Amino acid sequence: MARTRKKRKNSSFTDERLRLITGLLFVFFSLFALLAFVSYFMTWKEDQSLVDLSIGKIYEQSGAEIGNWAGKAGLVLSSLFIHKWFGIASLGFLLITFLAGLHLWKIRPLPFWQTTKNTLIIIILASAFLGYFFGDKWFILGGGHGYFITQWLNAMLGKAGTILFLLLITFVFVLYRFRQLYLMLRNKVENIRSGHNKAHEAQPEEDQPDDAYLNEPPQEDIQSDDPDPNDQIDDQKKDTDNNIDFEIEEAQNEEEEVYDRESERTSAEDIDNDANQKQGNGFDDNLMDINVSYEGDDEVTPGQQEKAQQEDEQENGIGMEVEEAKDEEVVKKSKPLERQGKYDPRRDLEHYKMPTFDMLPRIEQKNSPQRVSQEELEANKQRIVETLGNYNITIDKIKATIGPTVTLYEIIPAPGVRISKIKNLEDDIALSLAALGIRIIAPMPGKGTVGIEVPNQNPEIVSMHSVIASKRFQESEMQLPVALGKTITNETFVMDLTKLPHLLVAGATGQGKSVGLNVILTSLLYKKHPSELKLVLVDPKKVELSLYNKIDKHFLAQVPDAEEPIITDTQKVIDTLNSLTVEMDNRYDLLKNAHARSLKEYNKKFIERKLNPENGHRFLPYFVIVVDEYADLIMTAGKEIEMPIARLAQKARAIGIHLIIATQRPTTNIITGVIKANFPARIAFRVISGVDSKTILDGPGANQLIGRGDMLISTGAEPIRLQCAFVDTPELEKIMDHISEQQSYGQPYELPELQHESGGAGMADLEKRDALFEEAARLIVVHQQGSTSLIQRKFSIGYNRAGRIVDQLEAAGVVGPFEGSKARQVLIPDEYALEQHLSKI
Ligand SMILES: Nc1ncnc2c1ncn2[C@@H]1O[C@H](COP(=O)(O)OP(=O)(O)OP(=O)(O)O)[C@@H](O)[C@H]1O
Repeated sequence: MARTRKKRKNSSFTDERLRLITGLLFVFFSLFALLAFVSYFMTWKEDQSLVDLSIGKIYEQSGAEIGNWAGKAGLVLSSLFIHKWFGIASLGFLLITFLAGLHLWKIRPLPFWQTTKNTLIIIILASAFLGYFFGDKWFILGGGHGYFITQWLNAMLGKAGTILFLLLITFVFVLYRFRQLYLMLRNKVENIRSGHNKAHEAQPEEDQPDDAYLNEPPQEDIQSDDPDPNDQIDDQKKDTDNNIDFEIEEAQNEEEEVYDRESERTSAEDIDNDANQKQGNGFDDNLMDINVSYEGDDEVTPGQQEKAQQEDEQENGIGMEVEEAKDEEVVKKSKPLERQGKYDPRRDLEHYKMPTFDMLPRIEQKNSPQRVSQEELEANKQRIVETLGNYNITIDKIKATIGPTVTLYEIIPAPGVRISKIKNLEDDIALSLAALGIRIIAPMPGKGTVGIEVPNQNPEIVSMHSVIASKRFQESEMQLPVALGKTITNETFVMDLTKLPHLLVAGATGQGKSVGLNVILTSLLYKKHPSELKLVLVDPKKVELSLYNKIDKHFLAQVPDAEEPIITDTQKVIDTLNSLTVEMDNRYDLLKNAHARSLKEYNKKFIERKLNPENGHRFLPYFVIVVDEYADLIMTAGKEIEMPIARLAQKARAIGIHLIIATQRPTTNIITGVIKANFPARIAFRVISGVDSKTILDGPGANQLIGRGDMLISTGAEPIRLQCAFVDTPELEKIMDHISEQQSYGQPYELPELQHESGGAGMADLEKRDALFEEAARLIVVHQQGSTSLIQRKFSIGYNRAGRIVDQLEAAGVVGPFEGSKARQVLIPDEYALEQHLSKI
């Protein structure tokens, strides 16, 4: 919760200046227009000849002949607002603009919207009244509106009818705006109906509460359009025939002023006596006064009341009325509780707008029959039949399905033909068709056929637009839907990242891996609100994902004090992955306490307000972690990277953390058994060798792809061939701009702070100094930079060893203590001082 508040504060920074400037403009306008209006009342006669001119004509004047203190602009403004529109009442507009200015500066002397509504109505009514009374003599008091509206009304209703109509409108407005007055009137009507009005009229002090109501300032909460708890009480009261309850409740709503006036009518002595009596009955003074006044009205017949009054004067009769006060408390208890709506995680950025389709270009597609010419289809068919014929394989039937980049020829071999025989002819068929990238699927899963995929001579690009705009994607109810591309049958392939639940992507350089990652991220950005998704992007190459820097304050997550939103430094990657494991453990605790089995279930409970934020519960966004060039990281940091990745992959599926790791080098030392075991879903773009294909897909195939986004996706069963959609940098930039220009959280989502598992300088044993200790000390002092990753890079050693050396350097007084993500302070100024220092230890 504290974090949310902090974010809000930051996010308002950029808006702050805009508000300040806009507010200033409003206030300036109000003061300028005030000057113009005031002077207009004095100078309008002087400017009379100009007033009737059009605005354009006024501007054509030289200016010397204009009497208005605010010049031409002032004259135009005043003649418009005062002369043409609402006369003197136009001053009300200035109140509104002035308040708007103050409102923007967060100075709220009056409730802005309420005052605006009231003022607008008053402007219209005042102009009409002034037009009615003074329209002929002093036109400018009511302005054009006042004059013409009353002229029209006069014609419609007659003069008397017009004034009655205006009074009626005013009365309705006042009743609507001043609820207390309405309540008072309703009381009156109720009283009249129940035949007690006579008694009211007999008591002159009855009028006093009325005045009190009228004098009351409008109460903001009472006037609001929201259902008012008091209204509901009133309605309940209306439903009941018991007028006693009703009266008691109304008395309670009144201001203390009413009580004071009530009490004025009895002498000080009376009050004292009353008080003594009441205290004896356990009631307070005010309550007693009200009861005396109202209950007398309702309960007692006029005759009885007169008698009661006499008795009152004689200081009697009071105990009965006090008892009635008990009813008041009963009504009070029935006050309904305010209902709280569902929690809406999108509310923080409620005006956030998703990227639109038009940010992605349409790529004109040829109609499917034209995609591959009849001649090409015929020729391929002939060659397949011939090649198989050469090996005495006869075919019963052949069917072609044209996809965006490949055509699938499904053949039904003649009875008795061994399918494995066809499979073995892959290379021969490729040779005879003089085409690369032929893949034989024998048998086709679920069908009694053999499939031969042959690349089209003119492959097509699958536009990102076409997959994003597809019904399948748009109507998908998946939690993290990804529209990856199109299948051979031209259907958009949509998968749910939460179901995979992690993804391994491999492909030789230049075969479409980066485009593939962008397609995945773009799909998510087209479906998710910033409150629902956080991305952790790791890009050791520093170029592939840098575009996403712009949306850091909307969608990215990082460890506290990270310098860059996209993580490029190995040490930072380790810190971030470890921090994510802490987040994972925290989330597990939250889920356990909430008795929820999945993130979806947990968030549902949170939205329904079944989980108390005071117990640490919060809405949990999905995390998608993308690691580009995983091999580079493993080469530099090995197990330090692999372990947290494996841990996350093993456990994080239930709590909404999903990993996508990509590599150019799908070798077994990079994609180890641990990783493979935890990444059941894999995507292969074209790889160089069958061995690489085997590493990534557990079988061949990826080495026979044709590149440029041609891919295989395996989610456990037989791999599916897809043409990955294509998204280019300019459109990605457009999307990033669209997102980054909107209101943000002010900072990236903060991952939990990491408790560094350093052994601590105290633990470092200087007797067992590392062989690189002295060299490392020199390096640190020369660079004046106490960083573990510097030692790691210079000496090509792992993080653990570098960390141990730094601990020893700390123990030796060369560097200062650990300072979170900042480099440690170097305590020795130069090499000479270092030599002296080392000789002493
Ligand atoms: N889905 C696709 N449709 C059409 N062309 C594509 C597709 N994917 C990639 N290409 C083409 O291939 C080129 C290289 O793609 P990409 O940059 O994704 O390769 P890569 O595998 O990430 O390479 P590296 O590992 O060297 O970064 C792109 O510039 C584009 O011309």
